[in-house]
Amino acid sequence: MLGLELHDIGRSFGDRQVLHSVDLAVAPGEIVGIIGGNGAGKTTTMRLILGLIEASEGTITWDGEPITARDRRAIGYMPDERGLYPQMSVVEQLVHFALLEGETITQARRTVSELIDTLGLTSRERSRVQDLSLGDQQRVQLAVALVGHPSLLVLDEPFAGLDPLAVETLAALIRQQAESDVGVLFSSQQLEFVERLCDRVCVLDKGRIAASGRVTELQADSYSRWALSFSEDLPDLLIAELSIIPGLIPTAVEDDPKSVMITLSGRNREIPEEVLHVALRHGGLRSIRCIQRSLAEILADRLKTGPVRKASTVIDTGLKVSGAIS
Ligand SMILES: Nc1ncnc2c1ncn2[C@@H]1O[C@H](COP(=O)(O)OP(=O)(O)OP(=O)(O)O)[C@@H](O)[C@H]1O
Repeated sequence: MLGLELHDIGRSFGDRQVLHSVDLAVAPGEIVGIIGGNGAGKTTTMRLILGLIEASEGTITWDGEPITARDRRAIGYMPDERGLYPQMSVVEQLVHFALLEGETITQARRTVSELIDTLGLTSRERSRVQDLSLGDQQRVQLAVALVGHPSLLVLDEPFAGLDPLAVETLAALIRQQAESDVGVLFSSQQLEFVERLCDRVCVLDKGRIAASGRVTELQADSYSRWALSFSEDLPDLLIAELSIIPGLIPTAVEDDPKSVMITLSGRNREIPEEVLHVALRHGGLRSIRCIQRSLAEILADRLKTGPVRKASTVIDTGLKVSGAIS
């Protein structure tokens, strides 16, 4: 289960350090997302993995041994600047890349025909790439990354610019690859893709890992929140009455004077009976909802804490936090 591992990677351009102590791992069949804003270091990390540039510090290993050029041949790469030949047809393009991978023409044609089928490009196989929609171009780009039968896919912003339907198709293709034991590392500026698709996530902020961990761990909020809505604006007295119940914090809801938020420490906590008694005595209770926060909200909250620290520390749910995202 080792796959790819980056240990304590640093990279400088001139006297400017753009990556600091980056640790990252992608096991076979695992989907890992790198999330970060512009200039966070996502592409640089991928280019290091591909061996297009060298690390200034640290090591990259493949199944526990320093990565070699031969190992890197098992990596399929979708660069952010893409790099398809716009005038070539889909088939010609893919056959060309399969031949570059060392396949014979017969093998190349078979590989390409399978890929076209898997990626749903059959109706466009004779079209020139420049005539395809962005979503179909992205599929061709993924096909190029898959042509060498990789055991690891490295995809730089694969969802950028795609409409929701194309996003769904690409997400399904990525899942399909992971199910057949291909490791997938992809970058994104949008946490929602990462949250939906990944097993693990690595948040890069100005070249440092701000947070990393299993998505389920990161999502495991350490609080439970309930919103109680009433038919009338709530008097301060009700919040005062709720606040004397031990183990919870009631707060007014901004822009909604008819609701109160109850925060309980500990996840998956049931709303205490005393709260229901107070609410029913008050009268006019319309609804009780458990509020699930998005990963973006949870991360933003947890990472607000303090200055960037060099070494990672582990806090309650196993989430590794080493700094703040801006
Ligand atoms: N060849 C280079 N020479 C000098 N600086 C570079 C080089 N490549 C990247 N950088 C710098 O390294 C930093 C990280 O860049 P990188 O492209 O890895 O970020 P990114 O997270 O992929 O951002 P984006 O989402 O904008 O592509 C940036 O400040 C960038 O200007």
